[in-house]
Amino acid sequence: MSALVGRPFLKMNGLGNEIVVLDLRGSRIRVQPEEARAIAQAPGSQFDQLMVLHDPRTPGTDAFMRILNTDGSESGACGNGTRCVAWALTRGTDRKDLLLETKAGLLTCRRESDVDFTVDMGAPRLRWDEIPLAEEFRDTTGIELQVGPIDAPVLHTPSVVNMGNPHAIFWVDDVEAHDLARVGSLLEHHPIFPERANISLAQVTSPESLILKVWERGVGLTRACGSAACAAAVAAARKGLTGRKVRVTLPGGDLLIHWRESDGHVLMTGPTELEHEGVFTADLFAGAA
Ligand SMILES: N[C@@H](CCC[C@H](N)C(=O)O)C(=O)O
Repeated sequence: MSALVGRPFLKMNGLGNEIVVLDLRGSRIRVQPEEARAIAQAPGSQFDQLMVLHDPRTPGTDAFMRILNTDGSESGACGNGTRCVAWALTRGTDRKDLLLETKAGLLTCRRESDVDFTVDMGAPRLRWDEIPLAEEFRDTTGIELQVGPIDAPVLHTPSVVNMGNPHAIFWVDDVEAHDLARVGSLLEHHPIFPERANISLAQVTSPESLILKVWERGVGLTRACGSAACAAAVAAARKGLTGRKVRVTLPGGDLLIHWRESDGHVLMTGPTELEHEGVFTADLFAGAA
């Protein structure tokens, strides 16, 4: 029987990005990919990301977070999920600040209101081998990659950014004019991305605003992706399309992103919502394989 049976969880969302928070601190349980897939499919616990909390690895941090996608794969970053975790860990306390850790590094979180949090997502990594890409590109503000006929590509020359996870951002005039669901998987699995990639379409609407649609690695189309919003804001500023403070509008709502000049860190501010609390039951894992 799965060690997760009887464990409580929180079903939350960050701007419509479906998040389940599972606190395993104080135990030695490690969620297996097939368990994550079973949880993702069960009514009441569907998620885009499962945020699993473990005991801190670094002194002074509040928890170590493992981030699992619906296909059971693991990521180093999830902006919307990190805000949800910050909500869960500060609930019922007067704490404002938290320090969390993922396999990609440390994240500081600050409570702005009952439901709004700012996460310091750290500094973006911009070199081709940090994304990572399968071959060298000196200029990661636009790499050679296209969808459609060679002489009239529909999508082309994406910017690439690593925000603790790999992102490719295609610049378009109108995000609604493209069917991201049709090309998302193809681009996510393109051989140029040895660790796959999160794929975004970005439309610049002013020097302070972007519209974004995201196909998430290991998930598919989602209503929001915090790390993609950070990656797109960084890429837009690098290309001179916007300043360093932008409002990013996703299907689920808006995130405020600030690529801070002083230390190069990216700050993301947005809401969280608790949908319900639940407990994992044995039948949920019956077919897990
Ligand atoms: N929804 C997340 C990003 C999730 C991780 C991604 N699917 C990956 O595999 O890198 C966010 O809000 O950042």
